[in-house]
Amino acid sequence: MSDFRSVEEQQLRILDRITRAAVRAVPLAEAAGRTLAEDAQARSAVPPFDNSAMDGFAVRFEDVANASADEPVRLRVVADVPAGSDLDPEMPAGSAVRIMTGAPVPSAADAIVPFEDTEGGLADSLDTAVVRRAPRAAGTFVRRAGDDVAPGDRVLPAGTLLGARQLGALASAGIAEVRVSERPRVAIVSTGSELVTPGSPLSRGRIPDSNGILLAALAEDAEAEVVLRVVVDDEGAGPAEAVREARTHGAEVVVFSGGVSAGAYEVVRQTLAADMEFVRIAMQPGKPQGFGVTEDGLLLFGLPGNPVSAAVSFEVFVRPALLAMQGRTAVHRPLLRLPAAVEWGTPPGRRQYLPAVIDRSDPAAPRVRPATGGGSGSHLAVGLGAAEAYAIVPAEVERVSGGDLVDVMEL
Ligand SMILES: Nc1nc2c(c(=O)[nH]1)N[C@H]1C(S)=C(S)[C@@H](COP(=O)(O)OP(=O)(O)OC[C@H]3O[C@@H](n4cnc5c(N)ncnc54)[C@H](O)[C@@H]3O)O[C@H]1N2
Ligand code: MOO
Repeated sequence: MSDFRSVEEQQLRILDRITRAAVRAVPLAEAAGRTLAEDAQARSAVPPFDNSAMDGFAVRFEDVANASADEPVRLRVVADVPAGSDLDPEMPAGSAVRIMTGAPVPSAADAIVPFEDTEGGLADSLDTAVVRRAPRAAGTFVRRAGDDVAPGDRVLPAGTLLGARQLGALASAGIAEVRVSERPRVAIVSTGSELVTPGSPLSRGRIPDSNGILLAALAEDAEAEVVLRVVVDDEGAGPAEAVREARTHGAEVVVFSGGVSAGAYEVVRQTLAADMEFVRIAMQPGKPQGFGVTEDGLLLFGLPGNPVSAAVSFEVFVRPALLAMQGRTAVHRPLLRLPAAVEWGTPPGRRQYLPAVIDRSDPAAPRVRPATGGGSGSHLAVGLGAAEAYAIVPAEVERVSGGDLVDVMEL
């Protein structure tokens, strides 16, 4: 197996050649799915001011420290502070301020008594408050300014993928605009004289171009922008023409599928040898791989044509490159380690990436099993649709037995 290159070595060679995408400022509303290019610092504290966690009364703790159902404490209500108010009323001894959740706590108050702990509750709240239960301590139900972050604190580090929770965090810290990496522009090129548009009638020898759809969707999942999707046949200068067309669409990456192995019509291998290296990787599926960079910096990936091979190869080589271009901190998916639910065979001498499902029937003991009865056949394009993970089995393992612990990459 000495002429097989390891997955890790190929990944390193690829990551070594990527360049970082340009950075630009976008409003938060356009930042979903983008990668933060610089640390984001809070512009305002969260919360920005001391505020009430409950609807009720702001009080001076010492006034009500001994309140109980048997000996309730009567307070005079001197003001009403709804959320959004900028009032900061004076509070003489024995007074209370009616206050709503999120409203600023008067400077003179140091605890909140919820309506539920008073006799009259909300119904009788603008005149007197009769406190029947003392707050536990000074500070009860007061949410302090800066509890979450202070101005200037780092909200999120560079390299973070901005999803809903991250965008909410940025907005709450007073940030309106973030500097993010541009999406890498990708061209998807299917090669094969057998390919027809999905849904077209299939004459003998013809199959639908499923890789075009698959790889474009995977690229979009990796937050890339697909600028071109074409099919070229197995003879002639189609791949080189596709590279030229990709350039005119501003592509930075071209992903080919098919035409990279050992046959008579390996059109990618035969026509792009000057710009790409073709190697065999110790993995299954995904053994034949092509990769290179043109003189003008276009990244060219030559993935094998079998649909499962193309999907796995994208996951292992293309996705990390697209994420690295965006400056993403985590370019490899995290792995779980789960027991196998059944036994299955693995190819000798190559690391297996098996389309798999996670059996969660016992939530305390999830297990991994093959997604299809056909195991890791690289042509099982429909079985791939059932997969939610790849089970990754080391090259030296020849058979996985039920109960063996297996690395699992959730997709
Ligand atoms: N003599 C050898 N033959 C093969 C070897 C080898 O080492 N020696 N490797 C095998 C392995 S492993 C793989 S994987 C494939 C890779 O082949 P290619 O990348 O050259 O791809 P093609 O031959 O063009 O196609 C393979 C297979 O995939 C289907 N295909 C291609 N494009 C699409 C598409 N866009 N959508 C759906 N399906 C597609 C194609 O029809 C073939 O069935 O080579 C083995 N052979
Ligand atoms: O490596 Mo091929 O990708 O086995 O099917």
